[in-house]
Amino acid sequence: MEDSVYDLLGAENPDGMFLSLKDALHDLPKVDLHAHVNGSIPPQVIEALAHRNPKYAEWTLPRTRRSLQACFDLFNVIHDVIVDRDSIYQASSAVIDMFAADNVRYLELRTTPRATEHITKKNQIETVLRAIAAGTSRHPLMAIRLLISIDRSHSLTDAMEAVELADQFRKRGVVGVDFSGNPTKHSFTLFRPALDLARSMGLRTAVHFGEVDNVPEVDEVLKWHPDRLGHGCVLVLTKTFPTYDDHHFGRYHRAGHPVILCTDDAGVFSTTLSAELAHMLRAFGPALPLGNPAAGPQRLLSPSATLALVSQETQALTPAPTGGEDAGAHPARGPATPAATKKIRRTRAGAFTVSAGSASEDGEDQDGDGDGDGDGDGDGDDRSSSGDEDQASPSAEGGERAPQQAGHGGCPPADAVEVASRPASGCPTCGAPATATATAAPASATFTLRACAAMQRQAARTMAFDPEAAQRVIEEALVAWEARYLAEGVIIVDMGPLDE
Ligand SMILES: CNc1ncnc2c1ncn2[C@@H]1O[C@H](COP(=O)(O)O)[C@@H](O)[C@H]1O
Repeated sequence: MEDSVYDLLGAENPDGMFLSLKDALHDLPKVDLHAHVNGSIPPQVIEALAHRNPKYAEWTLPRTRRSLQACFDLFNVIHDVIVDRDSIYQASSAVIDMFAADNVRYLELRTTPRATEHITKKNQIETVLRAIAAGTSRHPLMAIRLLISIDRSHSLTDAMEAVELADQFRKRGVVGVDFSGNPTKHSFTLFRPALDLARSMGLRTAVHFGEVDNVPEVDEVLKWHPDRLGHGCVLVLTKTFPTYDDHHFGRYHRAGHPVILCTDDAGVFSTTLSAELAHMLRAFGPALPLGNPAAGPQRLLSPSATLALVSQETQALTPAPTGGEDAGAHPARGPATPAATKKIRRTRAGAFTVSAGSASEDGEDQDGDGDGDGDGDGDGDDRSSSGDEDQASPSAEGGERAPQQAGHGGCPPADAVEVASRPASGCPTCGAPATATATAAPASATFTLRACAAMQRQAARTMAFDPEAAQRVIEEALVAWEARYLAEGVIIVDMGPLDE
């Protein structure tokens, strides 16, 4: 450790414990909802598997920054070497072990059915599911589910087959379908019949969108109202991210959309979820006690974070469609909800605080806790309605003052999904008129370890496609983690980057 704790904190050693940020993030029980199997294979494993093929005898996975197109070129190599039951099983098992080692407790993997000269698409999915079953036995604290991917560079027929496979393997842990692939190929429109079919079967839908600037498609996807959205980079017009400050994660979080940071392709990007959370804390976190004062908010992206940070899964951003078939009233999701508009939240000291600069105009995140749960206590649970948590208070980290909500009879706030779909004003529970006022604050966000935990909890409750399993594996572990890392007197010392 280069700097002493006292230098970093500028304070005398209090009676508390000293723990490292690295340990805190590693120990945090985590949720990853967006991980492509073949993109998540650890580099050394994919290299070993590639070296079996004479064509790739010398091949190594590049560990540097790369463009989106370069990523897709890499997938071609990976697909060239993961071709039979053995390589699929080994690769999938290594992916699961990697997430387990990073303490990811609820994992939604996704993979595209692919036939090779050795196997059928069905064989391939069965093999991944076998690896998942064995992985769950090796890691009993984990729950792993699978989405079947529709690759937009393939055909509608392939997409229909993918949906059928998803339906066929539902009893073995398939929970939905994913729409992914090279975003410059084909259109969302072409694949809508397959996605409509998936929805009509009660499968959940996660859609990649907004990875490239294609506004009509973004509009179409939002109108279709998938259960979850991945990436969404162009929605906030950043497109590329020269600095973390420009990253759309902060924007979504400030706006209070349920959002979770995921790895996407941990192998291809040589990263882990803990490392991504560390990047996020450094980018959006307070200077002390979590951040390294030397690493200011304008710190450039590190190579390993180049594209990994674009991977996030967020709840659908727009109102559900109204009326007719499109209302989304299918067996799995039930009737469509009314249009989303204003959110009313609370905060308490130490919670994630969000400035109101854009909050009132966006009509969002007025609790300022950034946990997206609407209660402002930063825990993501929305269950607590105790008086002190209702009081806005200056943030422990940033000194920003978060907006206040006037109480009205102690109605418990709705959870994130309901919050996002409540009517224009008023308490979602009792209908009392909204009386929240946002105080002006600088347009910056503070992201704390508390908010990291809140994000996992919220995702398990409201974004996971098997929320029951997600909560089962995460809830108790999160409480224990919070007791250890968020207790009074515990000081987290940032000892530098986790991954460099
Ligand atoms: C970088 N962001 C991304 N955007 C879009 N699609 C992506 C992706 N990352 C991965 N995939 C999709 O996942 C496949 C690899 O895993 P599976 O063979 O399915 O397990 C890629 O071929 C691509 O279709």
